[in-house]
Amino acid sequence: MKKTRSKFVAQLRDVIINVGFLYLENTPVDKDIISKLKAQIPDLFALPQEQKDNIRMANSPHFLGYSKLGMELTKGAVDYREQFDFGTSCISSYKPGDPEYCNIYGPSQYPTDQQLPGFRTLHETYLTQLLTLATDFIHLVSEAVGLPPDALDQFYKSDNRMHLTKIVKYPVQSHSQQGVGAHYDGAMITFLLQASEEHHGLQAQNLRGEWIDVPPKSDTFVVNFGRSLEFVTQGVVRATSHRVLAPPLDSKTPRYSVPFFYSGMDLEVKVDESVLKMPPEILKLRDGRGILPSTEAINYPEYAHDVAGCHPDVAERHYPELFRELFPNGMPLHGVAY
Ligand SMILES: O=C(O)CCC(=O)C(=O)O
Ligand SMILES: [Fe+2]
Repeated sequence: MKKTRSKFVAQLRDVIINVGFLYLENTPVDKDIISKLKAQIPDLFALPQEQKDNIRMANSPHFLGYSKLGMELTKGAVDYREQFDFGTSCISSYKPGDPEYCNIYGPSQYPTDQQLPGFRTLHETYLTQLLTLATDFIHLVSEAVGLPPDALDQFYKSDNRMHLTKIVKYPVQSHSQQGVGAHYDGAMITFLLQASEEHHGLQAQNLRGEWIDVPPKSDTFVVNFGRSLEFVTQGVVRATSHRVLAPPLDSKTPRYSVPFFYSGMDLEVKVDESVLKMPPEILKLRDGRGILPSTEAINYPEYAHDVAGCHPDVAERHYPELFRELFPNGMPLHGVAY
């Protein structure tokens, strides 16, 4: 067991230093839960529009809920995807007078059990298992970059935190090739379930800047590294630039995916002030790569600005000052009246 672990950690170090993303297989996540979730996703999107609108993201100061097609921007261009954002189970600790960022964690909006029997319980079970996977995996990442296994736990201490997940549908459409544009995830790490086996479309940039197809492989997660991890490890771990191409016009089905973002850091953590002391031999490996080519992903603004900029309708309703700062000319066209 010890030998397997150290072999795995060595492989992980090689991936971090030389590649930039990976597939993870043989995880303890229950395969039966994954199959049931995959089977129910089309029913989630097939709910009557009115039921989806009842839980729309604009209701939620926590940026959780349903977004219809074309409501989200990456790099200023519209992403052609429909999605539900859910958090791990959480209550809001925000009180009037607290800084606005304290309102970012809170309860999710789910369809009722009459509307979609069993879905909420199934999805929450899935999230609990993903959280365990992510927590264990982040310890291995720490070891891989020469830190004690618990080095990153200092960012995840408080009881009331929320990790984010999405369930996404990329419909077949002819407007644009952009499913979601090139971007980094802001969190530490992302575990992506590609929920329709037949669909290619996910691509990631390796550390040489080449776009690599990342097709679905059964019983695996794609692991992307996030911008926060890049900051705190002094760039030893490079955030993974990735994008999704919309399903081609001759596809018979949409593409579905379920990213789980290990995003729930303590609210008072300031990532750019939380740089970790990295071992010299690891910094040497980082520097040995030379200057990495820049990626096509958008630059990383402060996290709250990031989500508010992606979801102007939520910002306008719940964060009016931030909205005026981000959109001085008012609501961008795609985000109107929803
Ligand atoms: O749908 C996918 O495969 C990737 C989604 C993604 O990158 C994101 O939502 O951040
Ligand atoms: Fe992403």
